[in-house]
Amino acid sequence: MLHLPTVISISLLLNVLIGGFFFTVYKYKKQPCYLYLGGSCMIFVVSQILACLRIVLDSPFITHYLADMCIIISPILALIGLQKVTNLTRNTNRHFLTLVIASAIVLLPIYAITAGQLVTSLVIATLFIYGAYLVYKMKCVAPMQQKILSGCFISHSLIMYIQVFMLAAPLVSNSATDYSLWLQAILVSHIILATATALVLPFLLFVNIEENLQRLVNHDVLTGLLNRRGFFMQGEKLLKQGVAYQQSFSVVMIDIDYFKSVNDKYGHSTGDTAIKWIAQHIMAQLNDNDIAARIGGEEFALLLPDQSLNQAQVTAQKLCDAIRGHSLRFKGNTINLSVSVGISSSYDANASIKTLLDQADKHLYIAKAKGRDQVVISDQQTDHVANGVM
Ligand SMILES: Nc1nc2c(ncn2[C@@H]2O[C@H](COP(=O)(O)OP(=O)(O)OP(=O)(O)O)[C@@H](O)[C@H]2O)c(=O)[nH]1
Repeated sequence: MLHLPTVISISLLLNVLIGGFFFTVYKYKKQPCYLYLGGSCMIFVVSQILACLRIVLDSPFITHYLADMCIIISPILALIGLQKVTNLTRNTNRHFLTLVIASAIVLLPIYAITAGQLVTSLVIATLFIYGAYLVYKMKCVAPMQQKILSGCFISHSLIMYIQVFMLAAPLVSNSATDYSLWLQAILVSHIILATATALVLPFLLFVNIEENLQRLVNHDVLTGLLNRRGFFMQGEKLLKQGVAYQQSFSVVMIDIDYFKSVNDKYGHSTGDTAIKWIAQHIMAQLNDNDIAARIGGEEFALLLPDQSLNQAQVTAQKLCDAIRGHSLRFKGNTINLSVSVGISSSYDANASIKTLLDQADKHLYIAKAKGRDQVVISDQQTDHVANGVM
């Protein structure tokens, strides 16, 4: 059996450090989730200290009632923090407050007897199940840590339900089984699991924040497609893989025709909607491995791995036809749009995204000059032989 005072001391120290860390992050980021998570750690520390005072203080109101209330409030604060992180908009704060008040009232007459501990265990076991659900709902890039955290919540909940059973057994039957050793083991597990949860949580949060930042840096906010930077990053990666498998590659550049007049006639917000509408049409034409980006105001680029120039031309033509064949209906207006497309293709190991994009842009320029709403795949048929790009 682990030495209880040592377990408690380590747990107190770790929770103070993690709580302090969350408070410091809150000071700089001003996001309430950190305040709740830090508060949860600190309240857990207070609950442990109050419970430990039982050895020296004969005041069950402080050492049992207040300790139990802190044990209930600590996971509630963690869950509110988690809800804010997972952006679950459901307003459960009122339910949590009701739970705290109900627990405070129910515990008042029974805190000094076993029933008080039983009620406390029952409440936090149920809260941990909700915690496991929140972690499961989290969109997370660290699946192993996510599983560990759910595991902590689920095992914590199970242990608390076992405790409920052991505490209830002597009350409802005449069984004389002595569970005191088991209950001590449960107490140790409770402290270890609460501390493990507090340790894994910051890691999970910061990996997610890092991922979200990466997403913001590489994606266009309006359409959700990659931005120019993201296109170059993912494009170069795909290009290298394709070269290894001797695939051909096509790069497609798309520009909305006469877009300035859409803005001028219908306003900028309608223009934004038109850009999103075009992005949806583009997405509808893509295969799993293709990538699409908004690389300029009304300019898009696609990278079609394993598509020859002619295959890419068919894809692009379908896109042109789809856009021409539908109308955007927005704020009572019916807007007809079209796009011009330039394509380049490569089978050359030395080709880069930039070379392909420049070539596609040249073809796009020709498509515009030839009257728009069309696909152009080459300028002079001879220019591809020299550099492997056409
Ligand atoms: N609504 C909106 N407009 C944008 C955005 N980015 C760029 N634009 C507008 O897109 C228009 C691009 O116009 P131009 O480059 O002159 O080209 P165009 O009118 O589309 O004509 P062609 O390309 O020659 O067919 C400009 O009026 C920009 O203000 C955006 O994010 N939202």
